[in-house]
Amino acid sequence: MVSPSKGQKQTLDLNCLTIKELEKHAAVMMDKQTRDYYNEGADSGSTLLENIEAYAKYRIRPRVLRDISQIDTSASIFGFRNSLPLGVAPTAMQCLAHQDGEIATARACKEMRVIMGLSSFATSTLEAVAEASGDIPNVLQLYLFEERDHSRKLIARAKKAGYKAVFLTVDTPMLGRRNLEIRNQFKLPRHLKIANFDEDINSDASATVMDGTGSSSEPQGQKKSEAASSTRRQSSVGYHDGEKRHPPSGPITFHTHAANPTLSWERDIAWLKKEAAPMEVWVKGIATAEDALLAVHHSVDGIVVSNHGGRQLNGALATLDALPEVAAAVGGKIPVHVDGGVRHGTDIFKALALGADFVWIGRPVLWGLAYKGQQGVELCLKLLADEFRLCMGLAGTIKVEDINKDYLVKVDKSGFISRL
Ligand SMILES: Cc1cc2nc3c(=O)[nH]c(=O)nc-3n(C[C@H](O)[C@H](O)[C@H](O)COP(=O)(O)O)c2cc1C
Ligand SMILES: CCCCC(=O)C(=O)O
Repeated sequence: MVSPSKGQKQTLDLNCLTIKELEKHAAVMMDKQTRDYYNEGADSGSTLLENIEAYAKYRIRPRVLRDISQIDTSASIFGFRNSLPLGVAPTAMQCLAHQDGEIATARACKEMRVIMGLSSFATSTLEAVAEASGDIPNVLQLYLFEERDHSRKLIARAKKAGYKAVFLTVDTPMLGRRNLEIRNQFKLPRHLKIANFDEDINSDASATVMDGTGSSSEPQGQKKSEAASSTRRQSSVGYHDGEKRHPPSGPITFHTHAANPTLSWERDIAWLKKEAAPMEVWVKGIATAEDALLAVHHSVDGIVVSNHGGRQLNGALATLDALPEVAAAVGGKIPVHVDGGVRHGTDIFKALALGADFVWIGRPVLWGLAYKGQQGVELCLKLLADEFRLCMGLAGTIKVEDINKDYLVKVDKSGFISRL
């Protein structure tokens, strides 16, 4: 039995000893619309699957007789000693999973000493999340809107609430095609709200239903000026069906506003750096060495190698496969993080060995939330923390900084093993 790490009060749940089991428990707790929205990837879902399977291509070379009695799993981020090199990735609309939503996640993160990313499309306000996080530094994920005023206000509020960084999501210039979401006509229930936009803008968010053709149903009582501004937008960023462009309608919803096809390195990164200072500006959704070099060139503070959990470009490289070229290109100039497919403590170890400084998890936290709210998120984090600690010890490492590629081999399809 793994002994609990210092300061972690969670005890084991004998019905749920792995993230796989957590996924199964969560599946029966969620309604179909939520389960499909959370779990699916874009198109056939092959990138989502490959994100997970990529970890199995690597095996660990354990070292022995090294006195591993004092293992330190912690990692530094924004000057904070995080209990392990892992954070909770921003995921939208957590109140779909549990009534306490992002607040429950924040409380669990505080308990487990783990940093949290908050989605632009959260169902709790960023101020309430900051308060629930206590001394844990938080990150606000940004979808930078074409109407800069909305983004400007959000950034100002994050600064005031003490957020340490903004993560600009750069893999969403258009929305990926999630077929179950379209088929289910995904709709935020009326009792929930996209919480971080002005009341008047937000008031009809719950009424938007996607019809899978890029248009959405007309919310009642919509203001004319908003309709005009979003008409321009949605004509280019809804779900796409070939060449057809559809007139948009409605207030700020993730279907209408997450995607921004106009974003560019030259104009937007400089704007954001100026606007967000003194918060750090990171880019989330880098998948190539070329873009990693551009990120360094444009003086961003950090990179998250991500394909949005396989929800955007299906057919894109698994993030673990993209990581080595990004880490090599960056060469330690700025931190390189990775997300996508992390489901076990050994996955954290492998990602670090391949050059990541830190990993983030998306769906496992949503499953924890659906299973048992705050307690379920704590359980999720505890399982990964215990597995990671055990992996470090059995591999012969006591410090996160010591994990490197010498601890891994790669196994190809024919079973051929190569050193890295
Ligand atoms: C239901 C769901 C909602 C998400 N919402 C956002 C979001 O609002 N902003 C964002 O940048 N990424 C979002 N993501 C992507 C995650 O931040 C992260 O990149 C991804 O979940 C990592 O993959 P994993 O789920 O395999 O751990 C979302 C992912 C899921 C599953
Ligand atoms: C891109 C739309 C906003 C929510 C999100 O990021 C997701 O569902 O993956």
